[in-house]
Amino acid sequence: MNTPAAQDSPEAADREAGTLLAEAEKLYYTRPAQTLHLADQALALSAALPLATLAAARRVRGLGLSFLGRHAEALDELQAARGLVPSGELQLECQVLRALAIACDEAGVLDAALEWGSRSAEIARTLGDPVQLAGTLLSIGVVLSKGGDPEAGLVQYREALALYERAGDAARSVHVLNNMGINCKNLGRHEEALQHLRQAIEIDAGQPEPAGGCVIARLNMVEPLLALARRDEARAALAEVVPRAQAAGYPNAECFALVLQGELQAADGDDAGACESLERAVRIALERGSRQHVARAHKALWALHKKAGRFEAALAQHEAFHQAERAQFNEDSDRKLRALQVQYDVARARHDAAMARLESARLAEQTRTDPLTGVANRRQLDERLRDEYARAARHGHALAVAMIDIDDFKRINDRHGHAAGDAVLREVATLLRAHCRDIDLVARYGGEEFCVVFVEASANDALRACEAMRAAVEAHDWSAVAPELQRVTLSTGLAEREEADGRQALVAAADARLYEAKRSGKNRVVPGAQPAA
Ligand SMILES: Nc1nc2c(ncn2[C@@H]2O[C@H](COP(=O)(O)OP(=O)(O)OP(=O)(O)O)[C@@H](O)[C@H]2O)c(=O)[nH]1
Repeated sequence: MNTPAAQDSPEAADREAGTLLAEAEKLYYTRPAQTLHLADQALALSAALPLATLAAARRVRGLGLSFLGRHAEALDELQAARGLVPSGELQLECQVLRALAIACDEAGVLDAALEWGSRSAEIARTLGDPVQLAGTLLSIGVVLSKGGDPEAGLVQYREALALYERAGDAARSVHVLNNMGINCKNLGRHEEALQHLRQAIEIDAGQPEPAGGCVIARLNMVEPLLALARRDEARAALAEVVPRAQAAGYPNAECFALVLQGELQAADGDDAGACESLERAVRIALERGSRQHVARAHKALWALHKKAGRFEAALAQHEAFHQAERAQFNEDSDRKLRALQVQYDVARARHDAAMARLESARLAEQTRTDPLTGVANRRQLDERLRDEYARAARHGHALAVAMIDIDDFKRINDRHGHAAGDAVLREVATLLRAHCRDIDLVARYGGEEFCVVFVEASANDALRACEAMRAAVEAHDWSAVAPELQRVTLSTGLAEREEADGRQALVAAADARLYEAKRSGKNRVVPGAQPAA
């Protein structure tokens, strides 16, 4: 719906679209449906939005679709955005490529995510835009880590961190440091992991409004601390994490913290406390739909019950552990299947689009060619002649037109049959084409009449070509068309641009000379007024 501002002027619509898109961009991660709605609103503001704004709107729309889980649509939308980016708008191109990387990552198509991410990073480097580059490197790092290469992920994170630090972006620095800590933990480099996570906590604490970053950092410190046998510190970190995760509303973090707490209590010999923590973890996981750590909780509970001789409870936990593992496995395979489905959908959409393009090219061709002979039809002739005439008049170029008619064609039809007549038309069209240049146009004018437009050709050149056509048709062996058909001849009238006022007059002049050629005995070319010798 057009707002009053948008109706005022295209500039006002563009400005308003910019405001809506800036708002939409902030929400794609948390409220993708709202992002989609705002992008649609921006697109509806005016039919005359600049290309760059259209590209930006479709980019944001694609991100919204991606986080709504509509992966194939998202990738299509982002490809469309890419096609709309005006050349030279590198900043926008960089953003669209990064959005493609993010959407591919969401869809689980990690290799494509890496490809788009690298291309986006390349442009960001050319632009010398540190924040844009850092964002792209962070996305690449996440993809590499997810793809099972935490070491390569770390390389990207390090560069992103340096850029964010230089730009003074504390919130994003905390985010990168957390990711670095997790990667080091997964690589077994516990000291290094603790160093990154501590730094994240420090930066976060220095913020006017500390975010949840420290919860994640503290939580991720526990395992490295345990691995380094620093139990007291692990215990202290956990004691802080559980209430903070609860307060921040991070069920995954709370659940994981309780699992770690349970394991720690079990190792300390506090079996009752351990059971309590682990059961709480399972409850939260079930209540809040956060299943990530539930199998680990059941496993620890199973061991505790078995140790205490509560075999029935141990059996139940054992069963629950396997169920949770199966669910996780199914979820993973579902995700992989979905990624394959997305890849298939995207490939099919591309194939369909290519087929549609081919079909429309075929239809366009069909409306421009004569189906019997394959040469141009009247419509194409009219268009080409209009363009060539205007061009020749503008530049003072020569242009000639020949009207060509098959002599006594009615008799050919009558004696040899309509099919033979058709074959003669096809053969004549082929011979005409063979005796002119690619830039000239041979068209079927109607019935047994053809028209040839000789582009940038003098009257003499055109006359030579028409003579060659006439001679070729006369000398042609027609026995393959009809055994009794001995001879086919052409009558031709020729006119050049300079003697006619307008393209219709040019065709009329050639037609008048064709009539003259017929009257004066056929099988001849009647040239323009006075061709040079
Ligand atoms: N086989 C076939 N015949 C066609 C086609 N289009 C037109 N004709 C025939 O072409 C013939 C043209 O005959 P006329 O106009 O009398 O001309 P003509 O016999 O060539 O005589 P001149 O022009 O004086 O040499 C007619 O019999 C039409 O039916 C076509 O697509 N296929």
